Amino acid sequence: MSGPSGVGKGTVCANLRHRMPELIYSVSATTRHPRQGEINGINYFFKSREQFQDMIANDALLEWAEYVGNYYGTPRDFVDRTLASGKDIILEIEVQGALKVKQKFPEGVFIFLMPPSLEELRQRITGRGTENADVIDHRMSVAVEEMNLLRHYDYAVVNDEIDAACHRIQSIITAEHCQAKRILADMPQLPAASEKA
Ligand SMILES: Nc1nc2c(ncn2[C@@H]2O[C@H](COP(=O)(O)OP(=O)(O)O)[C@@H](O)[C@H]2O)c(=O)[nH]1
Ligand SMILES: Nc1ncnc2c1ncn2[C@@H]1O[C@H](COP(=O)(O)OP(=O)(O)O)[C@@H](O)[C@H]1O
Repeated sequence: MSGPSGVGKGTVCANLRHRMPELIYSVSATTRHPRQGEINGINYFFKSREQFQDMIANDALLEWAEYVGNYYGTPRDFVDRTLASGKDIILEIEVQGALKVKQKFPEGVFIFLMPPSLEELRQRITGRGTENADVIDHRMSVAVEEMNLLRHYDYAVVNDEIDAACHRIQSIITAEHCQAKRILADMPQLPAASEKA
């Protein structure tokens, strides 16, 4: 899942945790400083630039990107282990990273969370009170670039109202699980049997 800063990704994911407790969430590494209330290992793994560069050098990241002056990346091991256990994992990452994940996992489901308007987006980032005015301006200009990449995503969900947006995402995930090709992929014998019939 991607979406501009302040659109409500964190809020939506927190709500989805209650609706779909079976989903697993990837915890990213970042060089950004923790916001008030953020906990290392829960919200992010907070790293120095040197530590982050070591993770890159050790190929410990599935993808990484620089966003508004900081590095963000997805630890590879946790994603691999979760997928190997047959569970679904949500990555809440920005667009450059999502495009890299799409190259590696084209079967992934790519959802872009949209704001109802740019004015509302600015109000949400400002209202959150976690970034200064310069950073908000920078994030708003990146937001427009991010929305220009919407065509690479499978779904666009407008976060007008939290419950409605979460319901749409839940419907997308449920529908994806019901895709015949996914069900057939888990039943390798079935296509051959039906072809003979
Ligand atoms: N590529 C990439 N982006 C990430 C990762 N983790 C978080 N991000 C993105 O980095 C951007 C900034 O995140 P953050 O500083 O927490 O700000 P927020 O989106 O306003 O809460 C957001 O678009 C996140 O989705 C990651 O592991 N990889
Ligand atoms: N649907 C919504 N309507 C109104 N405010 C929202 C909505 N979704 C999120 N918010 C608020 O917008 C701000 C940014 O949300 P947040 O989840 O931190 O965004 P993100 O993780 O995308 O940066 C928060 O103050 C949050 O309470």
